[in-house]
Amino acid sequence: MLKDEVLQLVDKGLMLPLMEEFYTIQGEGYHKGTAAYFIRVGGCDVGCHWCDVKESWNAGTHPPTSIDAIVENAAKYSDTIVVTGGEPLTWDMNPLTRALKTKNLQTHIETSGAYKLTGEWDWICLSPKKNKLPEGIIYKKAHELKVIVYNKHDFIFAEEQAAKVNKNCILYLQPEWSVSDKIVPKIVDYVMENPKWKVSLQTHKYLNIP
Ligand SMILES: C[S@@+](CC[C@H](N)C(=O)[O-])C[C@H]1O[C@@H](n2cnc3c(N)ncnc32)[C@H](O)[C@@H]1O
Ligand SMILES: Nc1nc2[nH]cc(C(=O)O)c2c(=O)[nH]1
Ligand code: SF4
Ligand SMILES: [Mg+2]
Repeated sequence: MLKDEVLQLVDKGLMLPLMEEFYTIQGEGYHKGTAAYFIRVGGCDVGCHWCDVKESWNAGTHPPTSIDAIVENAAKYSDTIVVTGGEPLTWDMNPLTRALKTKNLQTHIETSGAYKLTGEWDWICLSPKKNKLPEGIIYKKAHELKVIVYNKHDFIFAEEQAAKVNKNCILYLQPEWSVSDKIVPKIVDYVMENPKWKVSLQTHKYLNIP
């Protein structure tokens, strides 16, 4: 296919820069412990300094892949599909989720909410970032809010974000991995004092799975 043609298809969300896909156990948040197929889409310019998948940022390093091929493959592994990245909302997620829904698959997204919400989602995990705050409707639609705690100020940020989500949204504090030893005791104290919050750990990293 010609380069321009590919770019147009990516622009329409009919092709996506696919970094990796894998069948694993959802490690984080409400669905932790549940088997799911992960689709990791490249491209993110939010720039979290502690991001654990910086290799995903440059969309140009990941092959544009047709969503039909992605969906055909995903359906073989699981009925729960987690779309992550990179920042999946960099792209139009409507075609991908429509195709997943045609196969009766459950669609979950991991997103910072930094860009316009597209796609049809059964579960939205919103993990807002200070450097590019979510806008608009996603606060009303999120099923879980997962704030990464790197330092003490992140508790204040977490409360600001919790004030914006819908009343059914489940609230999680997740330690930033590299400072876990130091920050976990602070999160534990905070959750005991503010029990509307729950702890989320990156359990896949303890299980040594993707
Ligand atoms: C890599 S991001 C991709 C999806 C989207 N860009 C986002 O940030 O929500 C997937 C999840 O991992 C979290 N995460 C990334 N780096 C982390 C780290 N070093 N420690 C803990 N959680 C991290 C993000 O906040 C997000 O909830
Ligand atoms: N097992 C597993 N669970 C996850 N939950 C969210 C992840 C992500 O990177 O979006 C992730 C991941 O990379 N692996
Ligand atoms: S928004 Fe997500 S993918 Fe992008 S830098 Fe932050 S954690 Fe990494
Ligand atoms: Mg991850």
